[in-house]
Amino acid sequence: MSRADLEKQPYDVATMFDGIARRYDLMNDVAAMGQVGMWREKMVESLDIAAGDQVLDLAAGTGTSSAAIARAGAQVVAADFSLGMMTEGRRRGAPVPFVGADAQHLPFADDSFEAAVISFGLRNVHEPRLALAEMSRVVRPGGRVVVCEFSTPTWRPFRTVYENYLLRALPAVARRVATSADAYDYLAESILDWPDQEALRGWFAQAGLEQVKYRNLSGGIVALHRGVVPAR
Ligand SMILES: C[S@@+](CC[C@H](N)C(=O)[O-])C[C@H]1O[C@@H](n2cnc3c(N)ncnc32)[C@H](O)[C@@H]1O
Repeated sequence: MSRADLEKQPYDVATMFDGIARRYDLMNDVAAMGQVGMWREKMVESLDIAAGDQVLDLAAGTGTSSAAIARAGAQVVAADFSLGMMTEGRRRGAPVPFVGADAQHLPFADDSFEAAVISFGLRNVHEPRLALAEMSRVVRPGGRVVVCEFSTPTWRPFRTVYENYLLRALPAVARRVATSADAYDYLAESILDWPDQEALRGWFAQAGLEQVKYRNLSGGIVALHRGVVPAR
């Protein structure tokens, strides 16, 4: 997928992730400059897990996010549509079952989970609002839907520095560390193209979610949105 191509067609996105699977987690740590562990910790906290809760980790990739949720005591199902990412997760012994699934058409019955989360995945989905509706459908009433995603830094001078980092430094680093520099051009473009915190909050409300809240992490580089599934 090239830099200008932000169509996010499912086949192209899955193929792109197949191509970066081996280096994905390493590149993630480098690109996030050591912040990714803290972002995951906050994501897990916001799921409010009770021991044994069934949790869907959507767009689970290699299962690194799923493993963090499992460590909090949940029974996790890791779903993704990139065979390459899931195979890499299995190879490394991720302690969760993987299920092949498109976020826009989930192969799960209504009310199957206590919570569903998508971290660093919704931005890549062709129709993100469809994915939010599907997450709401498969979570039981009173359960949680969480999105952890790159967002818009709130302090303008910092935002400018960050945009420069995304467009210049990150692709240069990716050329050294990752298997596909194009994928990191796409990463930068897709972050800059993504709706800000308030717009995503609006999508949660449109999906029928209640008590919608968000918090900024690392000055808004990442935002953590959470909503509750209403009684049906
Ligand atoms: C950046 S990785 C995130 C992996 C993991 N959640 C994490 O936090 O490290 C994004 C994942 O989203 C998956 N993805 C993108 N669109 C998807 C869709 N429509 N359905 C299922 N998975 C999707 C990709 O295959 C990729 O594995």
